[in-house]
Amino acid sequence: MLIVEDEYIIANDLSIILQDAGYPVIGIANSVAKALALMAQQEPDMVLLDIYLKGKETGIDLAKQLEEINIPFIYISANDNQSVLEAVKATQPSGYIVKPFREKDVLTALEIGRYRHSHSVEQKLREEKALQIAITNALSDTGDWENRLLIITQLLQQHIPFDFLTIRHQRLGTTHNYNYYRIGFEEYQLLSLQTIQQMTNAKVDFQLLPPGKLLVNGSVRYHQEGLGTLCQQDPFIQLLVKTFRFESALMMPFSLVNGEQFIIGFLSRNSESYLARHQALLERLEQPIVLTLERVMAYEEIARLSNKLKQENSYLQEEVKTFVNFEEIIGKSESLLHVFKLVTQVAPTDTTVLVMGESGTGKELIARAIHNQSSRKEKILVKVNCATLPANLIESELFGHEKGSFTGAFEKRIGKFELAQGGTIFLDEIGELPLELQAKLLRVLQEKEIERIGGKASIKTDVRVIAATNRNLEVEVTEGRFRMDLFFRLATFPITLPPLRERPGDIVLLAHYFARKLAQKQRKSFLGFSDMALAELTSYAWPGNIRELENVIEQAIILNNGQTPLVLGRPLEKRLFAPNPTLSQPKSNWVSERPTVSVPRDLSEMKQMQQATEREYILAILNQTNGRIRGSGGAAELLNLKPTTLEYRMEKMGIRKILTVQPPDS
Ligand SMILES: Nc1ncnc2c1ncn2[C@@H]1O[C@H](COP(=O)(O)OP(=O)(O)OP(=O)(O)O)[C@@H](O)[C@H]1O
Repeated sequence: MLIVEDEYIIANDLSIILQDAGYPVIGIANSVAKALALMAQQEPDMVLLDIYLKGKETGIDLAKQLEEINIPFIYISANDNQSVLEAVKATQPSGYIVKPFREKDVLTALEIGRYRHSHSVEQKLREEKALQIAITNALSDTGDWENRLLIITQLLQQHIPFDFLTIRHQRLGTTHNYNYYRIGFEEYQLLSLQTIQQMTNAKVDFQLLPPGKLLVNGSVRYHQEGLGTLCQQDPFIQLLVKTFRFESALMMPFSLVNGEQFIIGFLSRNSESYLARHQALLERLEQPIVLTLERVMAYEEIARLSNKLKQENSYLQEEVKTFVNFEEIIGKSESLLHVFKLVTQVAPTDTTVLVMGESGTGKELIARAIHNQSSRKEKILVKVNCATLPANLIESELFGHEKGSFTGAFEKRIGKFELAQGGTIFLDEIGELPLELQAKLLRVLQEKEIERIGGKASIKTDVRVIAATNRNLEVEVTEGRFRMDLFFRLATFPITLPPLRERPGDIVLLAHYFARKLAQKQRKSFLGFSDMALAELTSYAWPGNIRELENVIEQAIILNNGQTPLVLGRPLEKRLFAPNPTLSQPKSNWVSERPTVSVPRDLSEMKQMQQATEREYILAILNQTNGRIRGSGGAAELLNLKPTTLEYRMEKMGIRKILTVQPPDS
């Protein structure tokens, strides 16, 4: 027992009464200061307390401190002034003994006080345990964080007073912020950062800083100057304090082993809201809360990773052909070698690259070569085709969405930018991106941050961007279909792929490369091209470029029996330039009486031209089969026609034999 009483005789009487009854007395203090000094040496189980003492401080001042550290006390006083009694009541004493007292009065008050205190301690422990269970349950819930934290806000209000609760979750450089403004007894308004910005008329973007030095080691209470210091350190808290006129705060960090941190801030308009017992309660809750958060975050991380893996897997199934080296990019023309040089220069940097060129010129191949020669090659290369996605889905495809962010968003989905984290994103057909999304993409490129649709916070990205287009983006810009700022941003390093017709030397190389590759795939031998086929290949304009060439060769391989040189499976329809004179003309013993037509001027001429190429084609096949029409390996079989039909067509086209070689079946 500690006796705090400035009248020595009374104090001595009390001491004797207590000791006789078996209560050890640790000391007698005649002022608050002395009482605190004695308590620093030995903590009493209970304090008997007079109201007016030596010095300025009263028993009521000491009572407030005792209440904070949870030491029960009983007043002993003759003072019956109403306002003093009110103040006494507010300190929640365990009893009150009126002077002058009898021994019996003291002992009875002590008995009752001790009982009440131990009972209230037990009650408090029970309540605290229930609070802890309710908080950990709410945290483990599967709902979104706003709702989970709202439940926690309601639970905490019963134990720690506040007018505003702000929770900051810091993770991998991004910060999520949840703000609950108390508007009724059990009513809270969830305020987004934007709403706070509007409410406060904040001109500049306020920052959500990581906790200052003050918060590194556990909870801190702030009143008056302390609150001022906190405000200097933390512009967001400062904004709240100024706007809502808060006078005190209690902040507590919950630090997880993985480096994540949740900081909870209680703010109150009352200047003395936060007592040591509030702080102590938070500290006791720290361990169970941190353990629960670690478990919950680990589960969320696993769910996120498995979702990412699932998306990556299905993506990789579509996109198995990632590995591209220059050896697989065929061509020796000057213009292609220049492209290789540019690729080698830009690949090791993180620069955004814009690959331009007609359709089928190999833009994707070049994008892959850049990725594979960069330091990101071990990471994923994600392709997005901006032309094949419906406009309303591109945003979600690129940036992802939160569950319920729009009709049909049943599940949270990460976007391709997030999927490409650490790697490269290839934005094919960028010219098709709707204007509205061009602005969003520009922001992402500039700020290196994305925001999921319906998401509350931005996510830092580390993604290299390679874009490709077969449109002339400069024309698109002048005609208002493409943003100039985005164009300049993308075209930091432009690479233009030459069309195939501008590098005729590569046609033969590519044709052989594809023929060998495709013949091997179909387990056929490849005996080279017929002269006619080569002439056709090199004199054609290839509007579909390498993709078209690959298709033409594939058809030819399918039709070829593996025992004769390759002829083309179908006539090449449009000749935009004259046959290559360096290649020898087909040696023919079959001739056509009609001249071939090269460029159509109208529909009838087009028809004529088609007939002409068909005729050439039949001639080529006939030369290849040495004039044989019927039987296995004959021209009719190669052309997939009945021999009689072929003969009829030949007659109509004026194809006739001029040499004496007699084909066996004709
Ligand atoms: N130099 C090359 N060597 C070998 N194969 C090539 C070369 N260039 C392109 N290809 C092949 O040609 C096809 C078309 O190439 P790719 O898809 O890269 O063209 P693209 O310019 O991206 O076309 P689009 O604009 O239509 O998307 C692919 O099968 C690719 O492997």
